[in-house]
Amino acid sequence: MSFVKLISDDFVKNCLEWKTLVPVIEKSLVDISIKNKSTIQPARLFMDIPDKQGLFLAMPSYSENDHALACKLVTSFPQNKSIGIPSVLANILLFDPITGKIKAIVEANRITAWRTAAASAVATKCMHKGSKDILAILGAGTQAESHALALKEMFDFKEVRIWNRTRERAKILASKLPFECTLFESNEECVKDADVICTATYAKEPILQDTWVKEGAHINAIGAGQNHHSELSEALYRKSYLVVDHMESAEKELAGLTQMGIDIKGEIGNYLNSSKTVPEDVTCTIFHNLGIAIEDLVTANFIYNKFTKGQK
Ligand SMILES: NC(=O)C1=CN([C@@H]2O[C@H](COP(=O)(O)OP(=O)(O)OC[C@H]3O[C@@H](n4cnc5c(N)ncnc54)[C@H](O)[C@@H]3O)[C@@H](O)[C@H]2O)C=CC1
Ligand SMILES: O=C([O-])C1=[NH+]CCC1
Repeated sequence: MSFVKLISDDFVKNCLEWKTLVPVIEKSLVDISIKNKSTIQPARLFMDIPDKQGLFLAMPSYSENDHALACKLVTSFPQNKSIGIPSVLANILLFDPITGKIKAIVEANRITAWRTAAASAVATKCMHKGSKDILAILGAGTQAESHALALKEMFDFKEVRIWNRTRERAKILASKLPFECTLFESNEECVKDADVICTATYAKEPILQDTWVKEGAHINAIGAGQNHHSELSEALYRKSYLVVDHMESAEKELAGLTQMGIDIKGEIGNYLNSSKTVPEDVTCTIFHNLGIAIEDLVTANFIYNKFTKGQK
C-alpha cells in the first residue's frame, strides 16, 4: 500500500537557500516563455469569498522537462494576521506525471514567500542595470520579509528601507531581519532615491506615485490580490517599461491596465533568454510579479526530491 507523502513547512525551511532556488526559478521563467507544450500552465482560477474578503486560488501546471505535475491550492485572507495566522496559506499537490496519481502534499507557505522573492530577484538582475545601493520595501508582511532577504542576499544593497501602514509591524519585521534596516513614516520618503522598490501590500489604492520614483529605478510589484495593479499609480505605469511573469495570466489579472491602454512589453523569460531586451532609454522598469504555478511546481519538486532521497 502506498501513502501520500506529507512534507511540512519545517522540512521546506531546511531545504531552501537563495543561491540554489534563484537559478531554479530563473529556469522555470524561461521554460514558461517557450510556448511548445512541454511546460503547461493555464491562467489560475480565482474564487472570491466576499464576506471574508478572502480569495481561493487553484494553480495547476505541468513540466515535461522536470517530469512533474502539480497544483497549488492557496488562500488569501488578509484578516488572518489579526488572529496570528499568515494571510496567505498554501499547499502544493504533486502528482505522478505518468499516471496522475497523487504522491505528495507539500506545505507551501514558505515556498510561496520564497519563490515569489526569487522571481523578483531574477527580474531585478535582468531588467535593472543601474546601481543597487538603496532598496525600498513597501509593506512589512511575509512577502516584504522574503523580498528583503532575497534582494539583500543577491545584490548586497547598502541600505534597506521599510515603510508600512502601521509602524509597529515594520519594527517587528526589522527586528527579524539579519541586517540593519531604516524605517520610514512616509512611503514617499522611503522610496526617494531608491534604486529598487518592492510593493508587497494589500493596498487597494496606489501607495507608489510616479513623481516619487527616481529615473532609472526598478519596481517589483507583488501585492494586492486579484486586482493586481492597485499598488502603483496609473501615471507610474504610463512612464515605465512593464514586463510580467506570464502573459496569459496578465491578460486576465492585469486586464484593468491593458484596458487603460497600458502596454505589457513581454514576459520576463523572453528577456532572460535574450529574445527581447529592455531598451536603455526607459524611464523606469516594472516587473509585475503575479506569481505563477510553474514556480511552485519546480520548487515543490526540488523539495520532494530532497525528501525522498532522505528516505532511501
Ligand atoms: N505575486 C505573488 O506571487 C504573491 C503575491 N502575494 C500578495 O502580496 C501581498 C502581501 O502578501 P503577504 O506578505 O503574504 O501578506 P501579509 O498579511 O503578511 O502582509 C500584508 C502587508 O500589507 C499591508 N497592508 C494591508 N492593507 C494595506 C493597505 N490598504 N495599504 C497599505 N498597506 C496595507 C500590511 O500592513 C502588511 O504589511 C498580498 O497582496 C498578496 O496577495 C502573496 C503571495 C504571492
Ligand atoms: O501566487 C500566489 O501564490 C498568490 N498570489 C496572490 C496570493 C497567492
